[in-house]
Amino acid sequence: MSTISEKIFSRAAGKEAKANDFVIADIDYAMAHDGTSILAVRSFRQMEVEKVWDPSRIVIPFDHLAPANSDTTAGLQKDIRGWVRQQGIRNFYDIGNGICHQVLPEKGFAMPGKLIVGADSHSCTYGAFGAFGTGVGATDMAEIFASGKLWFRVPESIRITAEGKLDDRVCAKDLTLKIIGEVTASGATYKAVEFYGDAIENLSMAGRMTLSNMAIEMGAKAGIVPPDATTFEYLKNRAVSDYEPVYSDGDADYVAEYHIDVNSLEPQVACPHEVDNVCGVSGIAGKKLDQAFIGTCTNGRLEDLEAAAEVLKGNEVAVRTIIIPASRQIMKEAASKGLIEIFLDAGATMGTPGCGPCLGGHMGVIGEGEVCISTANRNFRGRMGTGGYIYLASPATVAASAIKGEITDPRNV
Ligand SMILES: CC(C)[C@H](C(=O)O)[C@@H](O)C(=O)O
Ligand code: SF4
Repeated sequence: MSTISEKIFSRAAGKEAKANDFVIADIDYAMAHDGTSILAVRSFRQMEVEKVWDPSRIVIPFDHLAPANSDTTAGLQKDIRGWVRQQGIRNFYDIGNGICHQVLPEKGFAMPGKLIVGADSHSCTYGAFGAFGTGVGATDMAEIFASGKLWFRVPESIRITAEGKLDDRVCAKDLTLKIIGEVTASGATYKAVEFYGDAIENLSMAGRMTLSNMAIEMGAKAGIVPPDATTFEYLKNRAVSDYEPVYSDGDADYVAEYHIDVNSLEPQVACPHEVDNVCGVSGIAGKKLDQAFIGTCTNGRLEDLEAAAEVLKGNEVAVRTIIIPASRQIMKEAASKGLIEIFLDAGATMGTPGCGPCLGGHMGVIGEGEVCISTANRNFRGRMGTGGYIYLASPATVAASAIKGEITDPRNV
């Protein structure tokens, strides 16, 4: 009797795989972005293998420092573009296409039952589609480039059930932060988390991606939502191959179980400098801000921009506010729905689809002692600039806080 992860690894390894088994698995899709492809390609070259195992299964989006922010970055990106051409990798998405974890699902690579590995820790986002999505280091990625295989210890699984109805202006991000606060930043280390309950089933694909995206912030190897009609609808005319949905057996083994009640959950905020330092917005409301940021692979999707626009419409921001759609496709949809006009009228600044200031590289780094409220997934010390303070919240909470210049409950604007 098996969990979703055990079933996916059994198929990918071509033999029965149980938790804690070591297996060598065939990778369905591999991703490296501008940040990590550089190291992966360097290691790949050292292996003296001429051609990658299957160029059609490798996806390379440029998103982290895109467009390039320096001579060095520009040179490294130029090198990768050349390598991509030489290897015949057609799934190359240059600057402005968007963030890897949005681009892969959008282009139909994230599918139920697949084993998808990215050289980026938030590759767990693909779990929203019932895939086993996980992050690896660049040298492991070089091994995948060469052989299409990688070793794993099959993770044990944790079962999280969330039930109830989210109030107005309480978002998937609030549910996610609530879960992380309960489980803690190390509570799911090397485990695969499976999400159940009506509060999860009622989430859109965007909401599920927010949730799975932050599984790594509990230490998890993967964060999987069982695929259902919502998943299949999203994948219609999009999935790049056939896929086989995978579900756990009723008596599968879980090493821990959590139950979360989301009825009357208030908007949540993760305070500096740990992602599990979570409180209700009422506990921190009034905290003065210098910057607000809406975007990232956690919350840069259309639904997030709509939630922000609903709050911002007809208002003006009181602090500098940066809004970056997670992909070109989302930016296009946001433009056609009039959201960009709402943002610009409110005094916000738009950036090129990509990671933006999320990891403190460019496009909105904060200064010493400055305070930013962000829809991202990490608030580690120094992440967005040395000596800065980051509060994590939902798009609605960030938008409301931007208007007031201080942390604000979005239900109060
Ligand atoms: C640059 C990359 C290796 C990193 C990650 O793996 O997560 C980044 O995306 C991040 O969010 O910190
Ligand atoms: S948006 Fe942030 S968290 Fe997501 S991949 Fe980019 S840097 Fe990492």
